[in-house]
Amino acid sequence: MIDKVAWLRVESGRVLAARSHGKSVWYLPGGKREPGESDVATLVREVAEELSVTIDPATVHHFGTFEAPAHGRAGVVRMACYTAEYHGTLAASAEVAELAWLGAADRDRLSAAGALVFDEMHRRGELTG
Ligand SMILES: Nc1nc2c([nH]c(=O)n2[C@H]2C[C@H](O)[C@@H](COP(=O)(O)OP(=O)(O)OP(=O)(O)O)O2)c(=O)[nH]1
Repeated sequence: MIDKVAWLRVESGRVLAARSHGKSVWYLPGGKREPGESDVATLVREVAEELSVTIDPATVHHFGTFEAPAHGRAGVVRMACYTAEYHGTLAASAEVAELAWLGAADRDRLSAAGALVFDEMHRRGELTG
């Protein structure tokens, strides 16, 4: 089981997604927990590394935890997804090729885990386009 924490950032009904160099699938920003690291600490660290912004830890809320086949490797990814406010200006760091705001129609461009998150958001009526 790959243990990941992801940031679910929704603005105007669209979700912030990232794409890695050389890949066509879109991910929710986030990454793997380090030994003993809390979800919030993982989220703050990974989002700073990938998107160059600072998550406000006081605003972190659990949206849901989703399990799906991991993209591009054997095994299952368990992704704990959190909403949170941030400060700074969103910018892809060197490890990210591209950022985009994706809507409902983009569901199948996401990893399997990301698509499950989109389905849940759609169910809650929080996704447009
Ligand atoms: N962040 C993120 N990872 C995802 C998503 N969907 C999905 O299958 N994964 C999978 C892809 C990989 O099979 C697995 C591990 O990611 P990775 O290969 O990028 O991990 P990494 O070693 O680079 O470490 P890290 O930067 O994520 O901490 O997580 C998603 O929506 N967001």
